[in-house]
Order: sequence, then C-alpha cells, then structure tokens
Amino acid sequence: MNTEVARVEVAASRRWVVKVGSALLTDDGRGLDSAIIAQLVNQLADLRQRGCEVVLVSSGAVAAGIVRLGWPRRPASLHDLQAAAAVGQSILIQSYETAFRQHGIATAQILLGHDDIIARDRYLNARATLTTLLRLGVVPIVNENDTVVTDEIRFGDNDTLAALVANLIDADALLLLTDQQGLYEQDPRQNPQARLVPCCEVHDPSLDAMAGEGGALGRGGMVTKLRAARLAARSGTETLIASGRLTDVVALAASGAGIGTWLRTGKQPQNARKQWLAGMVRIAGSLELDDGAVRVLREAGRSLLPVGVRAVQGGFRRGDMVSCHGPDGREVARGLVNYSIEEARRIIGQPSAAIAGLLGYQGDEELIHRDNLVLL
Ligand SMILES: Nc1ncnc2c1ncn2[C@@H]1O[C@H](COP(=O)(O)OP(=O)(O)O)[C@@H](O)[C@H]1O
Ligand SMILES: N[C@@H](CCC(=O)OP(=O)(O)O)C(=O)O
Repeated sequence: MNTEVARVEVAASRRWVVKVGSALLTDDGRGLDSAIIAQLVNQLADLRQRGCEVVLVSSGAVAAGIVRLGWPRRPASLHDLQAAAAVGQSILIQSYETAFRQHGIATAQILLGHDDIIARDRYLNARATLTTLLRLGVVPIVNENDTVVTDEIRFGDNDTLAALVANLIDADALLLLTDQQGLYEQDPRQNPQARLVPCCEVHDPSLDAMAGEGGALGRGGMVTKLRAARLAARSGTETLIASGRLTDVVALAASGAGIGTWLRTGKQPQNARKQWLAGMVRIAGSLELDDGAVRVLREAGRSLLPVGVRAVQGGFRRGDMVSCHGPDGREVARGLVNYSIEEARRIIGQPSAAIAGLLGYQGDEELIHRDNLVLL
C-alpha cells in the first residue's frame, strides 16, 4: 500500500466525519475534559476555515452522566446507563455549543440509532437534515439516541454509528480520534513494544488478528474501529485512526501528514457509492419515464422530477428502491424514491410547483434525488 499516495488523496477530502471516543473526552471516565473539548473545537473550526464540511460524532454522554450523578463507577444495568446518558448528553452538547460559539459557529444535536439509518424512509430524512445543516454552515454533533437504543449502549458502539453517518452523507474521510496513536500490530496496553500500522487496505484480513477490544470503559476498542472503517469504505470513505491527544491532529490529518493508521478503500469513491446504493435493498416498484427524463438523467446527471414520469407500478413507500425504465422498457436507473406509490400516482406528469396543491403538503421537489440515483 503506497502511504504517500494515500495521504495526498485524503488531503483533498472536503467532507469529514470526525468521531471522538469517551476514552479521550473523559480522561478514561473522570468527567468531561473541557481542555480537550476546547482544543478539538479550535481544530474543527480551522478545518471549516479550509473550506471543509464537518460532522462531529461524539461519545462521552454516559461517562459525563456518571460523574454528574456522583456514581463511583459505570453501572451494569441498562436503564442506569440510559439515565446516565440522558444526564450526560446535555452537559456534552452544552460544552460543544459554548466552545463552537467562540468561533461564531452554530451546532445542532442529532441523536440517532442504527435503525434510523437502516430504515429507508428515515435514512432519507436523516440525510436531508444533515446535508441541510452542512449547507447552512452548522456543525451537526451526533450521538446515539441512548434513551431508546439498547444494543448500541450495551456495546458502546459509536464507531459504527460514525461509519453509518459517513455512508449517509457520502463523506470523503472518517477520522476516528482515540487514546492511541492508531492501530498497532497488537494492543499496546498488552504489548508496549507493538508497532503502529501506518497504512493498510481496509479489507486486508491480517488486520483482524491485530485489533483487540477497548479499555476500562468497556467499549469496542479497535475491533469496532476496524469494522467501522470497512463499513465506511462501502461509500468510498477513507478512514484514519489517530490520537486525539496529538497536537493539531486534525490539521495534520487534513494535510496528509504521516500520523495514525490510514485504512484505504482501494476503490474510486463514485463507484463505491453506486455499488453500495445499488446493492442496498430489494426493488419495491418501477417507474416508467418519458424520453426527456431518460435524456436528462443520462446526459445531465439530474434528479428525476415527477413531470418526467408516465406510470408507476408496485407497492413502494418513501425511501424504497425503485427501478426506472425508458419508454422502450429498458432499465436506465435505480434509486430511493421520495414518495409512496399513492402519492406518486397523484403527482406524476405534473410540474414540481404543483406538488403542494396536489398532495396538500409541500414535499421534496424530486421524485428521486440525484444523490440517491444510480444510472445503469
Ligand atoms: N491493535 C490495537 N492497537 C491499538 N489499540 C488497541 C488495539 N487493540 C485494542 N486496542 C485498544 O483499543 C482502545 C481504544 O478503543 P476504545 O477504548 O473503544 O476507545 P474510544 O473511546 O476512543 O472508542 C485502546 O485504548 C487500546 O487499549
Ligand atoms: N452514546 C454513548 C457512546 C459510548 C461509545 O460508543 O463510546 P466509545 O467507544 O468511547 O466511542 C455515550 O455517549 O456515552
């Protein structure tokens, strides 16, 4: 694996997901470390100054809540953990909002479960909200919705959540900040002589034997980071695992400096994204397009508007995958549809400006947005 090429490519990344683990943020469970938060926020503000978009995925709610409630250790009971997360989440978000405000940057709290990203209709909603926030210049701060999820809080798996967010917004790079310099050939807590892996193809099977579990806070360790990097690679996102304690780690990562462990996708991002979208779900229906719609999809890479659709078939709901055919019956594209079949029947053949009048509410102007469309 050519480390130099990898770093130069990643230095060109524009859309970043940065994930910060509890181990780093809470000094291994001793409450939120405001110095680390301030430092991190300064660095993310600088990244924004370079013209990059940033989504922050931050853990730390449970650890902050435990300290606020005066509990001596992490509880075993699921409901206690959920209560601690609820207490800690507001402390966490308040700390970030205060720190980002110093830079004139607004933040947004986004609480998600894995199901919110896997269910097709919620996927579209989450994607639209996140991309709208990025367009508005806001930094979304994502955490698990610990009040309602159970598996995630049990396994403490914000690494997977960060990867799913990277898929959701087609991030160019995923930066996993933790308390180690990167992935070592063996857990350095067990073998301090272990060597750092600087760069590797993400699907290389030799990595599995290297990655071990997490520290005292009982989380996923490098196992979930490696799994997250593999998930992120589905949408062409490159992953860097690095130490959040390294001075200027974000700037170093963004300039392609030789730090941490890069896990490369080995694929063109566009191809990876299309394959991922195409292989995602079963086809729930079909749309018959007119010649004009086929042409703009193929030649101009545009979204599919209701006006270019002549007929619809199947039993699809918002967020389902549908296939799009030309007048000659040949399949030209597949994509995630913004309306159910009942709604689609009422708006096809009509200009988007008429949607509000036809449905009684203003939905998306496209039947399928170009970001959710794969040409065949
Ligand atoms: N091969 C490895 N290289 C580096 N760290 C490893 C490895 N295997 C296991 N680990 C452990 O993973 C921990 C980081 O993961 P975790 O505790 O889940 O942190 P975070 O809160 O940042 O997600 C490290 O402190 C380390 O003990
Ligand atoms: N939602 C939990 C996340 C726990 C978690 O994933 O922790 P980590 O492995 O440190 O990223 C919290 O905020 O405490």
